Amino acid sequence: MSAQSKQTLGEFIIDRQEDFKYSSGELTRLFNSIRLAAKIVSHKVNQAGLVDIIGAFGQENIQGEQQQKLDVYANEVFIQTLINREIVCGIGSEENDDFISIEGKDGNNENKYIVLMDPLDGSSNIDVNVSVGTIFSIYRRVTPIGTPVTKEDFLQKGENQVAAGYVIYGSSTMLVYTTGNGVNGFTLNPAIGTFYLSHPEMSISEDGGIYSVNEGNYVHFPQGVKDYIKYCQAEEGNRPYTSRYIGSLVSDIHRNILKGGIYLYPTSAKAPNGKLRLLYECNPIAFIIEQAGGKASDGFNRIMEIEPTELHQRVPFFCGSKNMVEKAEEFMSLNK
Ligand SMILES: O=P(O)(O)OC[C@H]1O[C@](O)(COP(=O)(O)O)[C@@H](O)[C@@H]1O
Ligand SMILES: [Mg+2]
Ligand SMILES: [Mg+2]
Repeated sequence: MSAQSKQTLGEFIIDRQEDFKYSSGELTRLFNSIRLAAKIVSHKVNQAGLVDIIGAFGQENIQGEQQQKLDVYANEVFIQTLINREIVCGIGSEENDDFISIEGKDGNNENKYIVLMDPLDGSSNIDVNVSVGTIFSIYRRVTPIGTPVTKEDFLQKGENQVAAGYVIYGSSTMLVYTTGNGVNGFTLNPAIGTFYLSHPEMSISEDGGIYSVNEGNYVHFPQGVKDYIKYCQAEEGNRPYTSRYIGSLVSDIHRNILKGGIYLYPTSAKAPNGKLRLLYECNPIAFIIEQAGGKASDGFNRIMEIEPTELHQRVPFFCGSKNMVEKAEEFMSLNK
């Protein structure tokens, strides 16, 4: 099927206006802004090595991580694209210490959506030409429209998300999102700057053959995780599973959706709450995984029911094929 005959993202959004029925065009315009920012970042990523975008930026973010130049660049592109289009009333980003409240030109902001984002996911892979991504999560504000946003608007449970998605900058650039009516994936044709519907109605199999975890941390893992990894490696039934770990959350999740598998980032002695951030990594990915028919938890509780307390809080993350996550949870509860 030639690209021309595939539906473009713009056409798909228009056709699926029922997905945006409460938004009077705001959500459509918000998606158009995210689409634009993704194309700009994709263009820069593809030039990594040719332009000055490789390496550390020389400053740490609030999480004590060395910011990469591409982290800062992607953060700027997404924030400026959203602010310039006056399309949101607040932004929360991995690269900003605190949430950003956006005042409209007259001091008021009549917009009702806030965006939480991980502008560049998989930062450790930027310099080695391995696929990286962007993750976003959209909520309707809970405080009155027209007033400055407060942290209440950001600290909402994942199940309140209006939409969520990721962009993967890999062999091709894709945008995958959900608004609660299934998951669809679009591939960018960089020659004409258009996203085409390449992966309609994405779903993850209930059982898979891939497990994704940084086994370098094995000795620090809780007993339940150690036992589950041993289970994955046992010669029994359709096991041992294959071990695949890219070290970019978006890329590991995308592969596991397409092939079936489980991704784990548990607690460890080094990371007592895990590494991944609830608001702009785990919640949006959990929304997509659940909409694709999979499961996402912290080993015990559904990720999207966790009540957030901080913008950059971390949680353990178990997500992927439903039966595989349930098996891992079984081992966790045996070693509670
Ligand atoms: O190197 P580790 O400890 O396995 O961590 C890898 C994980 O950390 C991350 O890079 C964290 O995300 P950021 O790059 O956005 O900080 C995930 O993409 C990835 O899954
Ligand atoms: Mg990340
Ligand atoms: Mg990041």
